[in-house]
Amino acid sequence: MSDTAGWPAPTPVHPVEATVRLPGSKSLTNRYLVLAGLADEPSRLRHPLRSRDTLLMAQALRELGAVVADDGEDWVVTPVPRPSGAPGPEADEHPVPVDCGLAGTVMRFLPPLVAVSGRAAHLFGDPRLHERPVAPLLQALRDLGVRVDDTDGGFPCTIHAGPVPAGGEVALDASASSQFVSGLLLAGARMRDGLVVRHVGSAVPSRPHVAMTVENLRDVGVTVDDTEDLVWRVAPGPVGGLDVDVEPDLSNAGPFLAAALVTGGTVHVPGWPQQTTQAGDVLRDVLDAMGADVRLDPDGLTVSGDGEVYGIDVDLHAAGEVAPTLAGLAALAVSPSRLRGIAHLRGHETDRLQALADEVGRLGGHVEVLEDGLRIEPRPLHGGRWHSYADHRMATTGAVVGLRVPGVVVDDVATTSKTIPDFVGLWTRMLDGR
Ligand SMILES: O=C(O)C1=C[C@@H](OP(=O)(O)O)[C@@H](O)[C@H](O)C1
Ligand SMILES: C=C(OP(=O)(O)O)C(=O)O
Repeated sequence: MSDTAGWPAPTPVHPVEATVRLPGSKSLTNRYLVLAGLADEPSRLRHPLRSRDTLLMAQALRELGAVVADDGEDWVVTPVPRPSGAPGPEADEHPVPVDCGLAGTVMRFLPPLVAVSGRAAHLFGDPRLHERPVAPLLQALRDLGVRVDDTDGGFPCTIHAGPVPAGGEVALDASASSQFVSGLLLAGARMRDGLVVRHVGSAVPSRPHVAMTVENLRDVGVTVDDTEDLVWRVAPGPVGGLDVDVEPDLSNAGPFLAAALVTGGTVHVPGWPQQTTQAGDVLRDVLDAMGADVRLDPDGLTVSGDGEVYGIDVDLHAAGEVAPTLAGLAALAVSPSRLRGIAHLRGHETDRLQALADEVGRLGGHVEVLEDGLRIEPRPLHGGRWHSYADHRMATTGAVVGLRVPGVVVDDVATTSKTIPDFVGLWTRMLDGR
């Protein structure tokens, strides 16, 4: 099937009964890569996610002088060489090019890493990346003494070579993205005085992702004090190497688990962690509220449905990643839904609120965009073209809707390569019961 023809989302006639082995977490893989790049010794990442976002992060580390070797199973990382003294003017002459694609993690984690590497880098990405918010992070780096040239407050930008920032305290507004905080914290231990990051502004979204950053820093021996709300204190000190198994990506489990509800079947995801900082773990509660039977056992998560999906009223400020899947599911429900706390999704891979309203609307559904989220009123849907907007989660949401609605054609399913390259293979095998 050519790209212009699109991908006809399958509408199964039987309930799904499948075990789905999901690839590793994007958020964990990219944090581990950054920490491995900053470490004092080599690291090994087992079961890393190999997708566009993580391959770009690996390539960015290489541009900065690290070695990221793929031995076919694991990634073995030799860190970015530490700067020896203040760089001379020649260090600024050839900034290394860093393609960030459409990856928020690369866009927001790399500038602080570059700043402590003593090197110069030119960071750029897809046209849409240049619209995604990053100004508060770049300003925080300037406040720490880093020279940054940006484009109207955003990307493309150049981080100039200079002495490693001394650190201290920096205040910024992270209400547009938790990744501003995570990016600064990840590099904080490399600053002479460590780093205190203080959030000022309305609420920080995706707080589990900040907790993940703190936990991963502690994993490599960095001391982080997060006892004061909205203030994170990273102590200066060594960064240990990693030998870690990357958990499966729980947010990417969403569409597959949704298939159990929509078709009245059962989907089992092996390796679902018993405890995790991944935001996608919220799916256990939300899918339960939408009518699923949800069981977490030592060997994984099992979700079953009876084909009837109930609407929900839920605040997803902490886990906006799962909102597109849930919006797709809500469009197939027997009662209306309200998804709250997700205004920041306007700055994601696309304006997800508008995109969901437009695509469900195109199939005859009704999704109202509100200031902080969506109101979804289920209506009978018909087939049609589903636009992906270069957004992996929009593409997979089209697949969820197609489970119930014949004739849904996802225009660019290949865009799932951002975080789940074999989405079509996994989806097809799930529907085949393999
Ligand atoms: O740090 C991370 O790994 C992420 C944080 C969140 O970003 P925002 O806080 O910008 O929503 C999340 O949506 C994104 O998919 C991954
Ligand atoms: C918002 C997302 O990604 P990013 O890391 O590019 O911000 C996402 O994966 O839903």
